[in-house]
Amino acid sequence: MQSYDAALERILASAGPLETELVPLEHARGRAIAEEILALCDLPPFDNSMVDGYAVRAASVGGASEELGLSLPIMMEIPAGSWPTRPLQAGEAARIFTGAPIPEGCDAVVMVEDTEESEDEPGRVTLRHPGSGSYIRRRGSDIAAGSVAIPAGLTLGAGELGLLAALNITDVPCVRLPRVGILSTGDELIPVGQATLQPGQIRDSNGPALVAAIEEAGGVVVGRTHAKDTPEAVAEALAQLAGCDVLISSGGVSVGDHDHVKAVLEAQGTLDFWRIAIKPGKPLAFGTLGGALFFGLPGNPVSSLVTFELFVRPLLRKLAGHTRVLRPQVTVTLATPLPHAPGRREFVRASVDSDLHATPTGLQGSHRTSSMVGADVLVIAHEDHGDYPAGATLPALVLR
Ligand SMILES: Nc1nc2c(c(=O)[nH]1)N[C@H]1C(S)=C(S)[C@@H](COP(=O)(O)OP(=O)(O)OC[C@H]3O[C@@H](n4cnc5c(N)ncnc54)[C@H](O)[C@@H]3O)O[C@H]1N2
Ligand code: MOO
Repeated sequence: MQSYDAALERILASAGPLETELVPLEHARGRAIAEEILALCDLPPFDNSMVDGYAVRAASVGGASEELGLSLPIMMEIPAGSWPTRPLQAGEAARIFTGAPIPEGCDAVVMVEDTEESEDEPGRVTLRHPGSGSYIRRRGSDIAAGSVAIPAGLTLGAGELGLLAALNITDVPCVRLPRVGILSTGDELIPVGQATLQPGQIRDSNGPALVAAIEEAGGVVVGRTHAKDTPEAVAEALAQLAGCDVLISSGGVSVGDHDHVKAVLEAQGTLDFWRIAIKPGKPLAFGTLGGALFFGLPGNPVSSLVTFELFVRPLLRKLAGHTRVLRPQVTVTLATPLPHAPGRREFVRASVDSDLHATPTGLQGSHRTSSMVGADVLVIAHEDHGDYPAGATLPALVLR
């Protein structure tokens, strides 16, 4: 049986990022950038004003004070989007607006709040506080041409997309998204919305839950199917999913007479390992099948989703090129006692408040789909530890 750490390490070592493709900027949110992006131009592209006010030469207004004021002629107006028609001479002012280019010869901008225009002196401005700063944003002070704008592997969010847009990068080199196939195994399973259940039957809830989990992780579900509990049916269904980067089955991976996933994997692909010392999700099988990485997730609904979180999601993130593949880990304080039997590392579904007080989402049986509802974190109870009292501090993986 693998430890959690060893299993995760082996899974993550099994593959690297997929190929690069160009993605239109408007579709690149959430994608991982495939290569370092260098700025091809300075940002901002020209010296410009930080405020609405008056462009001056600092030396011309150096002697002005609150009491005296200094009156200068307004020689031009420079709105954003225009270009100054001429240089600014000593003893002149130009009306300027935030983002507008600084005229040649200007080395300071005085905020409009520190100036006064009088009807008695049309075309002139009195500057009262010229020493309060130059208010000039220099060309390249955001990012200089040739420097790294975005490092490879970063996940593109609004901020990164804004910078790419500022650099006029319309097609973004991103890592291709992993193509994923899902197989639900079990004679008892009926797809949601179809047929009335006969005695002994249940709905296939793992299928839709895994679709959502894969999409949230950044994978693309390209096929989903179901197989009865025979080796032939399992093999045939997996063959239908050929061409995927990752195959995920649920159920049929334990030791029952009707569990065939592991045997099919051993016969037709490779089984890297089976079983991890965790709860829920012990009987997970990992290997390869027909060029795809293969996860045989346990059938119990909680076990399949928790093992997806712990092992499949990080691999999908790695395939998709993200540098950060693991969920952030925080320390939570138990709001209630947590029963835990030593032996396996347990991942306890819990909600948290804003102070990170964690309350388990009820009984933790791996059949209890309801225990996934409202789960913000997976609290990690250590394999060498027994029950935890309320107030104990434990590590937890942040799910949302
Ligand atoms: N003798 C032993 N029995 C079991 C062991 C064991 O070590 N020795 N391990 C238990 C643990 S832990 C788990 S987890 C399960 C995993 O079993 P399988 O992966 O073989 O899953 P199934 O037996 O096919 O199903 C388990 C359970 O989950 C339900 N199920 C399956 N697929 C779905 C689905 N798509 N949607 C909703 N529910 C599903 C299925 O009906 C079963 O109730 O094995 C234990 N047994
Ligand atoms: O390890 Mo199982 O996943 O407890 O139900």
